[in-house]
Amino acid sequence: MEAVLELSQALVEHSASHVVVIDETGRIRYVNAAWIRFSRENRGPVDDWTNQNYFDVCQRSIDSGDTSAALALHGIRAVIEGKCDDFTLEYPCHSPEERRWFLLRAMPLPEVGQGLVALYHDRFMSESELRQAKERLALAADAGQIGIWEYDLETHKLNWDHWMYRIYGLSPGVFDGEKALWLRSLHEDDRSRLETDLARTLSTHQPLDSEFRILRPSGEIRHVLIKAQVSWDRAGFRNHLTGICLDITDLRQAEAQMLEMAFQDPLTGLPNRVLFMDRLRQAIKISQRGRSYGALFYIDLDHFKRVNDTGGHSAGDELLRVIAARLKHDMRDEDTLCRIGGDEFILLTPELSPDHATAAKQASLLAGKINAAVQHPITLARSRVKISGSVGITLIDGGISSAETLLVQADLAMYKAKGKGRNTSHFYDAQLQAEARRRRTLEKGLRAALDCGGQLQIFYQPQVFETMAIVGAEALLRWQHPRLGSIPPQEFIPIAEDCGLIEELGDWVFNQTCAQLAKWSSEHLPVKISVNLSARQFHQSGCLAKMRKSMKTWHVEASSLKLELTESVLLENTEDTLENMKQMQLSGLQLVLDDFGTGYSSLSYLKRLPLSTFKIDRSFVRDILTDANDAAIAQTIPTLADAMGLDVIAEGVETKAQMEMLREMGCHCFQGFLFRPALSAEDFERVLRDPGVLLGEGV
Ligand SMILES: Nc1nc2c(ncn2[C@@H]2O[C@@H]3COP(=O)(O)O[C@H]4[C@@H](O)[C@H](n5cnc6c(=O)[nH]c(N)nc65)O[C@@H]4COP(=O)(O)O[C@H]3[C@H]2O)c(=O)[nH]1
Repeated sequence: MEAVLELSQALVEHSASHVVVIDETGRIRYVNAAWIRFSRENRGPVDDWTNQNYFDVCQRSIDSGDTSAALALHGIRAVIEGKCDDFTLEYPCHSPEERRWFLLRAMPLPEVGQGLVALYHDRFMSESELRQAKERLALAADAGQIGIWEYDLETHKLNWDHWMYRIYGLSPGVFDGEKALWLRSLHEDDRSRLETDLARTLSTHQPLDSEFRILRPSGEIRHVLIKAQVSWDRAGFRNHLTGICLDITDLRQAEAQMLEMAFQDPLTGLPNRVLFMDRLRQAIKISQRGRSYGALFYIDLDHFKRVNDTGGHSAGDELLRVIAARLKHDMRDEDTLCRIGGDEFILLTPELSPDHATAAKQASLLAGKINAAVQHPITLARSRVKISGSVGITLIDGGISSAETLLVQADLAMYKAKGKGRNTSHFYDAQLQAEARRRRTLEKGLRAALDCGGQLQIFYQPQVFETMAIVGAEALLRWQHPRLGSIPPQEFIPIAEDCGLIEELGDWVFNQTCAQLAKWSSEHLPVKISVNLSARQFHQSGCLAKMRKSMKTWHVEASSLKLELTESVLLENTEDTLENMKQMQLSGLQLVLDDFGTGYSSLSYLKRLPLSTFKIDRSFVRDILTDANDAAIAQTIPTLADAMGLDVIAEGVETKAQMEMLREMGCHCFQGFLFRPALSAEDFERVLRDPGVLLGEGV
């Protein structure tokens, strides 16, 4: 108890309030430190306050004309006489420098002593301080364009400052503070929400924080934010709702713009991947509820790179915009189209038939429409182009709940469509997943094969003249996978191209071939070897430099090597390609156009290429005896080669009859199973050492 008393004494002593305790005669019994400090500053030093009488102090002030002192004296006496429980008074106590206000509270202290009364004097803000604070507030509100308002809970009238009028686009003459008029200026969709917010604040006295739209008299819509709280009078009755109002239209517009940008492809204006995936997830939910099937289409433009290469990126962009517009034109409102990557689009049609077969038919029809829309010629600023698309389709049946998985399925199906020869569509099936798994295994295996050696080997397929003399061989890569066995190059070369391993693989083949040539040369077995060069390898920077390095390392003459290029290599970056080929030719390497007749190179372009040989593709040779078209094409190649001063060789020759026919057409060099398949280096070496075996067997 004593400790508590000591604590309360200490608190009073060090309080910022000026405290005086008097008895019923007005004699001062106690003053705290704040009172002594204050009276010293204002009344000069008084040695012993406890010998003073507070009533006398008041009387002296009354005598000098201080009316508040009279009120104070009256009130304090009333408390001492028990006429009231306590007494408060606001009174001025002005110094020459400033005007100050104090609050006097007189309270009896029966628990301390009979007739004792405590007088607390607390300072208010000075008027100049008050004015300054008001000015500061007004300045800050002005700078922040903050409207300040007050709603009188008794009269239901609003009191606005000038910023409120500006925000609402009204003038004081038009708006007189009527609540009904104010409510009418709110956007009708937001009105009831705001009224609910207001009612909640008035019933709970929680601060109001509400955002809504207003309609200016000009018809302009603005977004505003209001914050307010209930204020109370001295008697404890709430009297006002006082708050601020901010025009946040610019902020909301910027946010909307950012949101749009975040969900939109800037080139085509289509939704981007983020938005698309969201819609796809919704479509999955719909099909999970068993309502209907949906379909996802993955559309990849075929050879789009050529448009960029020949017409520049602006032509590519223009084409993408046209394709986007065309695809969009054929869509229903509930469909979503998105550009997911450079030349890749995805289309979602969420509500097809609830019957699987019908939904598949609908999706197939739609894919046909997509192919047709893409295929239609496009007029660009400087050219007219024709492009096609490969479309992968997967049905959304609710069984798969991951949007990402569905996207992978459609992507796999799209790759299949490309493999089928492009400009077509393909449905996803489980087999594709197995193929994709195998692809991944092979990709991993190929990396390992390149790293550890032993699995890759080069075979050589003899190339013969009509006299059966061996004129060379084609180097063909073989891969013995440790678990999966022999993997055909048609399977692993495209994988190597896709995963970026082809360059390393090609460099390895070229270097190994040089090593083999060096060995045969040292054993006096001269031969010319053709090495296949994939498009990616051909276009990689430093390709020729690496080949030169290998030739130098193994002391191999460039004249003992030929490079086989496919027409597809030549169609990309035509000017760079030409320059590349010229450099290769200058190095002494001969260039062979492989698979001739399968591409679309124009004759005028072919004429410019530094080629040494045309190779007739085995697809023409296969049916040369039965298909008049193939025979006609095959026939033109030796004629063309002759006119251009080039050599010609036919590949895939399997029968004597084919060879005879080719010979009649003017082709005198052959490669094919009729002579030998691709042989291991040792077997080919045996053939080289004893060419008679070719004559002896088969031919
Ligand atoms: N049906 C039939 N086929 C015959 C006949 N004669 C030869 N062939 C096959 O035809 C392909 C000729 O090679 P290609 O057109 O350059 O086609 C090659 C080539 O494009 C690619 N390839 C093979 N090795 C390499 C390489 O080291 N680098 C690159 N970039 N591609 C390679 O893989 C393709 C396939 O190679 P292979 O499976 O070895 O298949 C070889 C060969 O075995 C025949 O009489 N009948």
